Amino acid sequence: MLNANQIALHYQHKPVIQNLSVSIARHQITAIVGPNGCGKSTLLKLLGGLTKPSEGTISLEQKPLHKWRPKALAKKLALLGQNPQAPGGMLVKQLVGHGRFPYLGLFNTLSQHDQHAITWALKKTQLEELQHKPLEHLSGGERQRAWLAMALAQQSEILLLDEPTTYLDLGHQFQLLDLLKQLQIHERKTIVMVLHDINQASQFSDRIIALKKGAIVADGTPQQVVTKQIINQLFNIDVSVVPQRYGKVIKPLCLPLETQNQLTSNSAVPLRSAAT
Ligand SMILES: Nc1ncnc2c1ncn2[C@@H]1O[C@H](COP(=O)(O)OP(=O)(O)OP(=O)(O)O)[C@@H](O)[C@H]1O
Repeated sequence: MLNANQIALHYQHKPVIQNLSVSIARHQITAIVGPNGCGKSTLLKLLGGLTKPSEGTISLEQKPLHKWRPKALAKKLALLGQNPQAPGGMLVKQLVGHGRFPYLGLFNTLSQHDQHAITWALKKTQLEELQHKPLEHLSGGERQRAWLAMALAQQSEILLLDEPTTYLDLGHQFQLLDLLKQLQIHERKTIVMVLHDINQASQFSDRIIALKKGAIVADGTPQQVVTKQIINQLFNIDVSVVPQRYGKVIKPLCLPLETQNQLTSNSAVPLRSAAT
């Protein structure tokens, strides 16, 4: 449904995305992983129509992104970037209300349907009690959830999320990823997210796209991508990959092995002796 065909992007003559083709399948969760600076956020912005490729085309339902009217595109696709900013004094509920902009008419008044969508998004992100607080009075994790609520209120079929678990504690990270899984299953959402945590990508996504230096080095199921060789190629570290069962499915998890420093360190003391 969302296709990039041989796209490239240069910043000041430096290639950031190179000859990349990808097709995002409907109703799947796709994770984009790779080392810092490899082009993950850039690819997400390209897929969301926020940045135009220097070469190639990106189309949604066979229509090039630049030919979509902004409001029509926003009904199809919501993009939540890294570190989004809002004007000072904005309340949580107001921010979430901004997710309804593609649906507003001439007088910009929220309909009952818009209000329902806002209430639903606040509930899904467990922000009902914080809805009347200014954003700057929230913790980093609460603010992150408020931005996600705004994207959810947009009620688009596709959600493009850049590192949605940043600032969240472990419990909230898993709640959010679980919420995305529920949205995929029950609301038939298509989700593409940039994640740094390979194990979360493996556990929660159907497909992983691994990027390095602006090009795809692996693209497939977690079993196909989370391998010793590919993780080493991406991050230059040795890992052990262990299968972990989640209900009926088995997902690969990777554990970093000892580093050269740990292997050669004389000061390494077994934890048991250190405690005595
Ligand atoms: N607006 C810009 N102007 C110039 N260079 C840019 C711009 N945006 C990104 N870059 C460069 O493009 C490259 C890819 O950046 P991008 O943010 O896509 O990487 P990333 O894989 O998301 O990184 P990270 O994991 O650190 O968030 C980096 O080298 C970055 O410095």
